[in-house]
Amino acid sequence: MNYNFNENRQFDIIAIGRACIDLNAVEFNRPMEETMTFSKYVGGSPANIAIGSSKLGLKAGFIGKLADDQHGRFIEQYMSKVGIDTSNMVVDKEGHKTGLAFTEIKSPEECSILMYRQDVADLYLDQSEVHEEYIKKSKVLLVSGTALSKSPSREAVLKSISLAKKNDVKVIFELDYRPYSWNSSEETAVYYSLVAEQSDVVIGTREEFDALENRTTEGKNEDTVNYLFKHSADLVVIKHGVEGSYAYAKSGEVFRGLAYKTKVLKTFGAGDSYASAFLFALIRGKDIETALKYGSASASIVVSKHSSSDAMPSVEEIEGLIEKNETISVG
Ligand SMILES: Nc1ncnc2c1ncn2[C@@H]1O[C@H](COP(=O)(O)OP(=O)(O)O)[C@@H](O)[C@H]1O
Ligand SMILES: O=C(O)C[C@@H](O)[C@H](O)C(=O)COP(=O)(O)O
Repeated sequence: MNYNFNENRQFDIIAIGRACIDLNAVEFNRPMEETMTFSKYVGGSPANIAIGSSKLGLKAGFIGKLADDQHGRFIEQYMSKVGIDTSNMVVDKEGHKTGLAFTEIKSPEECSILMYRQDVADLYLDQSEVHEEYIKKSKVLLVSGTALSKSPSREAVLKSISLAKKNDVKVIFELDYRPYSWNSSEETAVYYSLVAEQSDVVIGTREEFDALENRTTEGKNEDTVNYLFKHSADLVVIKHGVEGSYAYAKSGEVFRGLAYKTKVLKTFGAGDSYASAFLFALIRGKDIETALKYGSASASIVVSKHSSSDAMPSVEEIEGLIEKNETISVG
């Protein structure tokens, strides 16, 4: 089954939200207390997705706010270098700083992220900095959940969604739930359900959908999709880590994507690489089942490498892995 987009657009995908810095432990397999060196990469879920899509050959743009400093300029230069249109990335003039994510790789299974996100520039994106003329040039608007956690970024994202809907741009909501960004789980559920109900495609892990539904116990995928299909969504992707992922179409079809065997270095970066390759395949006209394979293969490559953004694979690497067909059967 294929998914249709408005073909007549300059951009395949425009992402909105944070573009930040990842500082990944160079000495891995040890706690961060003992880590002395970190490598710098561009990070932030929507930036990673835009980078992954652009490296695969999609025409990507980005709407966001950068700090007026060395980090902000590094991010803009890197994104531009990988082919992303940065014309709608505005520079903060009020002294807000770039968000930082220090990553700890204690073991391939035990990874964590220590985020510095107090008063970060990306959450100061203002609704006046979101332009209809730009959004209407794209097939897809990719919205990241964390950008809804604080005003004025929240209103900027809500405006981008209504402009997308007005101009027949598909709204794709990547839940990207980071609990510490929010005041409470109740607040998260309010904004997540508001946006999920307006989105065409919703992508997240089972735990992230539980946050959307404000559940403390694990929900059932069938209940989640039944609820979303009462609104705008016609495709819902629910990820289950190494057990793979499911795509539910409103027509009633269900597709499963299995994870591919790999030598895991760290677990983060899986979700963003998955989203970028899944969307690449879908936009390039592959069927949903094949798009799940692209997402899973891309994730399996990125978890074997050191970064989330710079490690985003090429089409050839992804297709090579799919060809080998070494899937993981758990669950
Ligand atoms: N250890 C792993 N080995 C291979 N692939 C993995 C592994 N963990 C996750 N993946 C792939 O990445 C996808 C997304 O991972 P998941 O952990 O569910 O999302 P997130 O990174 O957003 O939390 C999975 O559906 C799977 O295909
Ligand atoms: O999203 C962030 O701000 C941090 C990311 O850049 C980081 O690389 C990461 O955590 C990605 O993890 P994922 O959500 O599992 O793809």
